[in-house]
Amino acid sequence: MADTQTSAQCLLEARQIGRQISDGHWLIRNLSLSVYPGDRIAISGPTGSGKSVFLRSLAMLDEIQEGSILFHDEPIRDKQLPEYRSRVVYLQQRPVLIEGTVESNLQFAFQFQVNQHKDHNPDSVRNFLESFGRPESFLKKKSSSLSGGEGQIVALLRALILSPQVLLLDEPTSGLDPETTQQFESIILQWIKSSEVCPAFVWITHDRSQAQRLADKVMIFPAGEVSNNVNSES
Ligand SMILES: Nc1ncnc2c1ncn2[C@@H]1O[C@H](COP(=O)(O)OP(=O)(O)OP(=O)(O)O)[C@@H](O)[C@H]1O
Repeated sequence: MADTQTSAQCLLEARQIGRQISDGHWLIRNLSLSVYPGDRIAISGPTGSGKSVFLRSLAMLDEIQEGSILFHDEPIRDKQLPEYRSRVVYLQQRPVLIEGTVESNLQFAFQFQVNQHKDHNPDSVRNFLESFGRPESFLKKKSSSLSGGEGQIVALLRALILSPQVLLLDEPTSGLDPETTQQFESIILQWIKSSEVCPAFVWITHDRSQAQRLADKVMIFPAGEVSNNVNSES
């Protein structure tokens, strides 16, 4: 870890976590990760080594049987889960969109009590759409008419307009063409640079060049060792 981070408060921490299934087999065990403001962390490793299980555990989507997950140094209680999930947002490989327009998808999360105090900022949506090379009329498109790549970008925008502190990304660009992948990456980097909350991401990728481009740290499975990305530009 960089020295500057010793004074910054850890946003999200997995401490020696383990997930066990009913036959007693451990899918992951003794894995730890500290996510600090501004961190860009890539997770890579062989197929079946537990990367998604780990990320889903961080998102509190799967129960863990050992260790703990801390947010701002505190364990997360059940009743805090909605708030946690609005601040630590998980994006899966295939987007899940509701019926209706792109705009209604973007506004969807604001109907939940936990997000009602957040501002739906049309300027930030316009800026993100610009990076994605789409006019404002794109907001009126039906979600059912979107391509897979467009759908994934809409899912990303829907996450970002909630101003999360941590984005958990499970191979989000694996089904996208190179151009859409590049747009997706630029939107995330723009968000990291411009967000007032100094956010961080944890991104599972099989693509080494993507990890080198985007991440300042890399966590390698199955052991879960974390090291600085020597190729990182910042
Ligand atoms: N709920 C579950 N019950 C039983 N086994 C599971 C469960 N979830 C995942 N597994 C198994 O745990 C192992 C790790 O799965 P996981 O999806 O985390 O791997 P991964 O490293 O993300 O792989 P890939 O790179 O192919 O996506 C796999 O063998 C998978 O079949």
